[in-house]
Amino acid sequence: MKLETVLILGTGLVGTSIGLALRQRGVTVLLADRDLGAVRLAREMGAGQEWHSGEQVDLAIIAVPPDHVATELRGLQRREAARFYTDVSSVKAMPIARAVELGCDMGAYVASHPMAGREKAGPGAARADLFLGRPWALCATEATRPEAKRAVLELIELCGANPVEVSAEEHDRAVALVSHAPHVAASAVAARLSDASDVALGLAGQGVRDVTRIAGSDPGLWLGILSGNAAPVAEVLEAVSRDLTEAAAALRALAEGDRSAGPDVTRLLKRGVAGHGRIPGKHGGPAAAYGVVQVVIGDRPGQLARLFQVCDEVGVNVEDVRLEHAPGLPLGLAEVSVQPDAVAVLQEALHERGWQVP
Ligand SMILES: NC(=O)c1ccc[n+]([C@@H]2O[C@H](COP(=O)([O-])OP(=O)(O)OC[C@H]3O[C@@H](n4cnc5c(N)ncnc54)[C@H](O)[C@@H]3O)[C@@H](O)[C@H]2O)c1
Ligand SMILES: O=C(O)C(=O)C[C@]1(C(=O)O)C=C[C@@H](O)C=C1
Repeated sequence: MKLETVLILGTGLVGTSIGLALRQRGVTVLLADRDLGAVRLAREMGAGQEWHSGEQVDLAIIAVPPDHVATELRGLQRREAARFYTDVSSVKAMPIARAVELGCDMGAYVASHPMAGREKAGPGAARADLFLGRPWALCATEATRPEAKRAVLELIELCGANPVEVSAEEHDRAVALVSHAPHVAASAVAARLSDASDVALGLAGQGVRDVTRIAGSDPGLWLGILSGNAAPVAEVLEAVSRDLTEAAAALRALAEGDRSAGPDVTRLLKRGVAGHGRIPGKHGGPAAAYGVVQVVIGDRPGQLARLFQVCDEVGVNVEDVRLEHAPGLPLGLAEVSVQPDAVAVLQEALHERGWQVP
């Protein structure tokens, strides 16, 4: 089948990103959310048009927190909103089991999960290229009709992602290891910073930013994700905490002059190198469809506005901007994401105008 119309229920980060990606491929996208402001913003960003109950689509994509997936699926199916249905929630066995309990049509529904996201919520954080080159899990069951699976495979292809067919249970065990437990570990590290001194924060470099980025995510959404996959996540965290306890004991022994504890620490670090080396593909960051221009900016009012003015003068669209600057220091670094062919144009324009472009 050819996907011509989709409904996205839940126009937050993921729903709106899907809408933007599908609009670029010419699909008609209808949008709904219980928060009308979220629908308006998604529409203004170009992710689609408001859905009016009664309009039927080829595929409905449920992009709401995991706890709400099954009830929303039942609601949409009762209204015959679509021929086929999927969801994108970060856990899979729980929504599938609830959907069965609620008597949903399981032949028309295939649970799925794009392995791409951001630490920011809401439509304003959406990006059309979020899913490019990323894995997208697809959890068909015995009840799934082949046409439903084909429709979801087409969605994944249109978003530029790579389908990974897996059972819901295996998916949940896998993401406990590669997503959910790492999230809690990041939160635990970041939580230590909540009462850190200004001196410590002033010395924060890229290492702590890399390790804690995802700790900035919405706690409400993540409580839903973690509780929906609690046992597998607890198992991974117990293993991580055994490693941490052993590392702390070894370091305590080293601090007390017992040099024989060094190899215990080395063993953990080497296992870390081995584990990190097994992660396939790109490490970290969203799919890089954009180029990044780095520019040094003074910590003075108006600097960013001046930087954007240069972009405007040379007709370069700013896709994203990230600021790195330590409190109290007079300089910072702005990372401006632009289309790849605009990188050289912007670098040259900035250079000519006396900006420091490393
Ligand atoms: N954030 C990520 O990195 C990420 C990545 C992949 C998958 N997911 C999954 O995608 C889903 C959406 O996450 P998000 O990051 O887009 O969250 P978000 O908070 O940005 O958006 C969620 C949206 O759902 C709406 N909503 C909540 N309950 C609703 C309901 N019952 N009916 C209609 N709308 C409802 C909210 O108003 C909000 O606009 C979640 O299931 C999450 O597990 C998230
Ligand atoms: O990169 C991020 O910010 C994410 O939150 C992405 C991430 C992940 O752990 O990879 C988080 C949860 C989602 O279910 C899928 C992807």
